[in-house]
Amino acid sequence: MSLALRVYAASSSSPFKPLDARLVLADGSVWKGTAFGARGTATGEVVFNTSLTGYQEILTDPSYAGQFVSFTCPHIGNVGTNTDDEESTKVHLGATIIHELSPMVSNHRNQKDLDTYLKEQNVLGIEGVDTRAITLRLRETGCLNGTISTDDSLSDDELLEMAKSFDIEGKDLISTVTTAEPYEWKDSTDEEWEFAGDGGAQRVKVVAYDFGVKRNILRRLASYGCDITVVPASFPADEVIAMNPDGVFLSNGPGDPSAVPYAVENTKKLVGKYPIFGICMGHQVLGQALGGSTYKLKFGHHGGNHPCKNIIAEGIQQVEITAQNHNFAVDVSAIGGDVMTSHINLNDQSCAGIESAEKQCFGIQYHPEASPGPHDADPAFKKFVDMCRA
Ligand SMILES: NC(=O)CC[C@H](N)C(=O)O
Repeated sequence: MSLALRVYAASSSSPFKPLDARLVLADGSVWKGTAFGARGTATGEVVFNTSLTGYQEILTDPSYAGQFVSFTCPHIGNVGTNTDDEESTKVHLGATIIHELSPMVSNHRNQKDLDTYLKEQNVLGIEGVDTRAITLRLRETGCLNGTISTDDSLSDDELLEMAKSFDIEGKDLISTVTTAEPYEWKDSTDEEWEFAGDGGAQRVKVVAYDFGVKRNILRRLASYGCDITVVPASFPADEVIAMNPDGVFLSNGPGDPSAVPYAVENTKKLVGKYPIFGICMGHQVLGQALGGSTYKLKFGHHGGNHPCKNIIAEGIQQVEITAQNHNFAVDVSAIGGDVMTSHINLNDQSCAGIESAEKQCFGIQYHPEASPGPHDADPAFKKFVDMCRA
């Protein structure tokens, strides 16, 4: 048996990729790698995501605006990209950090390789860096800001200064990603998603606040029977009331939930009047509207395997394996009345869900729409639609 030799094309001078990009973290560490996607310089908050699938859904999730995602999955780009897997109109994260960009794309759904896709979206990528070491560092230090650059004229110190002067806290980022005008949403998920057996024959009218909404959330709501009007993040509550909906949905979204008081004020006016369901940023806005506050976690939760336990379900102690993407959490200590913590994240015991039976509202810190991730939490959509029907 002969050993297959790896032969490099005679004309391409070297099999080794140039170290033409740098990531400088705010702790002063410098990570050299190879550029892909766009060229230039960008600064953001670096988070690690442990999902093994779904990089394109992650890239296009508006909740990542202002952040760089470092993928712990060591091999990214193997299935290319396609328009069906976009969770919004564009790539929202600031830059992509990976260990290895797949040298080939092999998937029947591929339309464009990741390198070309990110170039067209003007988003930087760096590959060839030790993403395991970055993850271990972030777990030690907590989230760090970073600057990625392909510009040789900028020194490491200059890039470090840029990283240090960046701050995601206290900034309203939902206003940068929300829709400019209200619109109707009709699309449902494909047949393979209809495992829940509720085709949504009895329709309900839902107003969905767009804080940076992912498409699969709207699709799942539509599949369960919602006729949805998506409205901008600052849409006045009085106008929602004038629309006379059966329920109000509060979406996911980027940045600091304590920096969007207008969303909290609008939600306060709607709580108790309509069933309300919040996901991630929507859960954090609802938590504040009910009297709670939010705080920043050390390095957040970003991945597809976070166990959350339902602590109020009767009988069995139900655990859902969930998709997550958040850096902030709700502090429930100041919330009164009948509002209960419904779920906790079993990795760190943080609040993963709240619920008020009296006010007919609930919020979850994780993503029942998956995209990417497991479907365990999908019944949350049905729970909301049942509340709207009642
Ligand atoms: N996915 C989300 O909605 C994220 C919420 C918020 N931006 C956070 O980081 O906690």
